[in-house]
Amino acid sequence: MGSTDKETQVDSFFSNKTAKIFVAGHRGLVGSAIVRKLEEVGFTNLVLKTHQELDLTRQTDVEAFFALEKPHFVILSAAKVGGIHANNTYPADFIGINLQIQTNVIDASYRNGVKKLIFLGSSCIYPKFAPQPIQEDALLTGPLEPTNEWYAVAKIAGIKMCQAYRLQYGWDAISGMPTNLYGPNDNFHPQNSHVLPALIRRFHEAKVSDAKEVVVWGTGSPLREFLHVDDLADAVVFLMNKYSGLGHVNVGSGKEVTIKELAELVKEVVGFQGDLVWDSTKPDGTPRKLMDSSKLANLGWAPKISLRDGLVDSYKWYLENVKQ
Ligand SMILES: NC(=O)C1=CN([C@@H]2O[C@H](COP(=O)(O)OP(=O)(O)OC[C@H]3O[C@@H](n4cnc5c(N)ncnc54)[C@H](OP(=O)(O)O)[C@@H]3O)[C@@H](O)[C@H]2O)C=CC1
Ligand SMILES: C[C@H]1O[C@H](OP(=O)(O)OP(=O)(O)OC[C@H]2O[C@@H](n3cnc4c(=O)[nH]c(N)nc43)[C@H](O)[C@@H]2O)[C@@H](O)[C@@H](O)C1=O
Repeated sequence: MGSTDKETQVDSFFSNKTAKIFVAGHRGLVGSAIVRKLEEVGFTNLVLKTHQELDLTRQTDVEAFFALEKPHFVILSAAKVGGIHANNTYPADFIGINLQIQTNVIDASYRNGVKKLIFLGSSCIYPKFAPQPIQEDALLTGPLEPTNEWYAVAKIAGIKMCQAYRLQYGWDAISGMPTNLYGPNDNFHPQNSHVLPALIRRFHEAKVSDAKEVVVWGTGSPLREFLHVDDLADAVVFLMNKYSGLGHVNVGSGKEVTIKELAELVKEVVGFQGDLVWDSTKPDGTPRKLMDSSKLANLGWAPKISLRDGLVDSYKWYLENVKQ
């Protein structure tokens, strides 16, 4: 093994709280949680650009931004993101936009002297029928889940690009693979969001309109692992400080529920009294994707927020920020 493929622990990230950090996608679910976390631990020099101010798909604009700002660290949480329906409906956007954003940001970061970058992928990078819980080395061992293969291929390319730059240039680019996330600043779109925010909205709207039933997609049997985004942000900052290695790192809660159990829990938290109806014309997606996050646990990190507490927090955020 050469020096570039060793997994080492470093502590340089926390040593200078005035270091300039570019958080790409800072208004999204993940980016906003990372900004909260960085501010909480005392970082004072964050560079933040809205999509309108800097379109990360535009290579020349990204290069000009990095040449001007010269950030020390980059947290790449900008991406084209959506749930099962959006992934299945807009395959060109999910592969094209994500390849463009990540290629531009990773390459410009390296060329402009960024000390360290973290790229965020997703648990959907793994084969549809990967052995459970899914270890990092299951990557590229089998066919992907068709509903999100375009997004997954882009994310796999992002991991490989970080690895290639580490191998060729000795550059410190790492990758974290979060499981399904939720929390403040989530996307509550009725069709294009992920299941948890979609159900919060649907159950809430059914409650206020006194509807008799709520339609939930698929069969209810798929299993999913959920992590509150504040836990994810904590893990990202932890990895920036503690981890430097070639291999990507799973970031999960280690707890899974069926979609039926999730729907019952959302129903209870929202306080909807009616029935659930299953729309089996909608895709289930991957039957199960529980990640093995022991690599991260062995580095010393653990999640703190339970699904019930996180759900209560998300519903509160929805009531205060989204509902009309
Ligand atoms: N949500 C989840 O369950 C999971 C998310 N992840 C990963 O976490 C990361 C962040 O996801 P999440 O926070 O949920 O996504 P969001 O959609 O909430 O946020 C994405 C952010 O990226 C910005 N963005 C998108 N396109 C561009 C662009 N062309 N130029 C500049 N900014 C852009 C968006 O700005 P705007 O809205 O203005 O377009 C937004 O601020 C992604 O890499 C995703 O793959 C991984 C696993 C699960
Ligand atoms: C994070 C991850 O997110 C996506 O994968 P997914 O885990 O399948 O995400 P999902 O949250 O959209 O669905 C989870 C399950 O829930 C069911 N389901 C029920 N009712 C609704 C519903 O109303 N909306 C949605 N979206 N799903 C519903 C749905 O049928 C499925 O069985 C990837 O595309 C990929 O982008 C990715 O990385």
